[in-house]
Amino acid sequence: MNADLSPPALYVRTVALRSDTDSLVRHLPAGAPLAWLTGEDGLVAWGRAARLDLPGRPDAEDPTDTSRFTDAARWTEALAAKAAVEDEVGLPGTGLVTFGTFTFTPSSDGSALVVPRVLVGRREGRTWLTTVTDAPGVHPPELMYPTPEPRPIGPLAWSEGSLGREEWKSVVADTVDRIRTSDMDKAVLARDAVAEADSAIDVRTLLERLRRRFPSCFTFSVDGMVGATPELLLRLEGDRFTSLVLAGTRPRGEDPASDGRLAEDLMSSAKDVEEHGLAVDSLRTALAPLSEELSVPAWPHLLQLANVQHLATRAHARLSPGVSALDAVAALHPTAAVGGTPTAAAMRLIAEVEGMDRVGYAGPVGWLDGAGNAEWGIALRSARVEGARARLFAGCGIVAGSVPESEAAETESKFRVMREALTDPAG
Ligand SMILES: C=C(O[C@H]1C=CC=C(C(=O)O)[C@@H]1O)C(=O)O
Repeated sequence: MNADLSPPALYVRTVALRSDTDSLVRHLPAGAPLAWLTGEDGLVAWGRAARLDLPGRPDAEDPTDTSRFTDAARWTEALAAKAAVEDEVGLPGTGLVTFGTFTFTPSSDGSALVVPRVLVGRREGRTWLTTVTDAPGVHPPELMYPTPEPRPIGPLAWSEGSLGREEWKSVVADTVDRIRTSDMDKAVLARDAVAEADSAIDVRTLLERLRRRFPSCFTFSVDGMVGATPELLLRLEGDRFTSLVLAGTRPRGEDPASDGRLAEDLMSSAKDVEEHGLAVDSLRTALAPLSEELSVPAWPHLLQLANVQHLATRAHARLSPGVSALDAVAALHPTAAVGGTPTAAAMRLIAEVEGMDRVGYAGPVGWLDGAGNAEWGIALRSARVEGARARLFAGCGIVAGSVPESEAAETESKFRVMREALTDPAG
């Protein structure tokens, strides 16, 4: 059934705040925070002025169906058309801001858009406050919510996810065989793991740990999806489009020499360069009809994070007139960094063999504003947090040359992002 696509009329006001260097997370009350953070900058928000839930379509025949994105685009356009906005700052992320999380497949429930009541943003030394109300000239009560210290997570009980390690490795081995004997080139297979705490997990604690440990990543929290992704599906500022494509991974070394050897091995690995190339090709093919001046470097560069290193390609373009951020999200998702090549065949294989619902994992997560600026990441290095439970996800690109044991080890390096964020420091 189609969601109700008629949004409310909102009054939005953005004012400049005196800048400080405190973590933005300090502004968040407990509860269900919204966040998009890179280092010291970003957006934190709370309360709900409007919300759109986009139910899954279990009968969707086409695994690349984009109706959840087109429904979301119609809703955000109607929302912006109805909103009365006073914005004295005028930067990307000021005025009317909507956060969103989209499921990996069209059949899953869990895609949602949320317009917060209160937002605090910071960009390059400028800080602002946005409030959203149903009537002019009033403050939302959420502005005065208390902001107690983030709570530790406490002891955790860990359990395996839908498939055990050995079962998952045999699924990888079967997939390698299928790739070798079919015209499929790549499929990205993921696993899950579950952590149970004694009491509700304070998402602010996770956000603060993630943003400190991964300052170059996008630390996010939207409607239960929490993580720190290095992969930028798109940034749109005016008509300027940027994307950071990642695929091809090694762990970080124990010391500089072994780290350097792992980096060299990655940069010269035919298997990883092929896996990366397929992800870049999927972006290029999807973006070409929507853009002008598309520029994609011929060779990937190395991106080093605290837990892993990746092959990375930064693409730039100018989006054609009339193409919105959500149009681009719809066209780009799923790239071959999270789906595979050819896309539809890989999506069918994933649904058949993974044995789990990815929900928002590997789906687009991010925000857009009323002026058309946006940042959307791919929800990797993430978990779905519900009360005291966190379900962690990690995946890897499987190609003809993949070795199941190495792929299982790679998922463990990727799980570390959320495992460490959930683990309180000793003592
Ligand atoms: C699917 C994931 O990573 C993707 C992004 C970067 C590198 C990847 C890889 O080397 O397999 C994956 O394509 C994940 O982190 O769960």
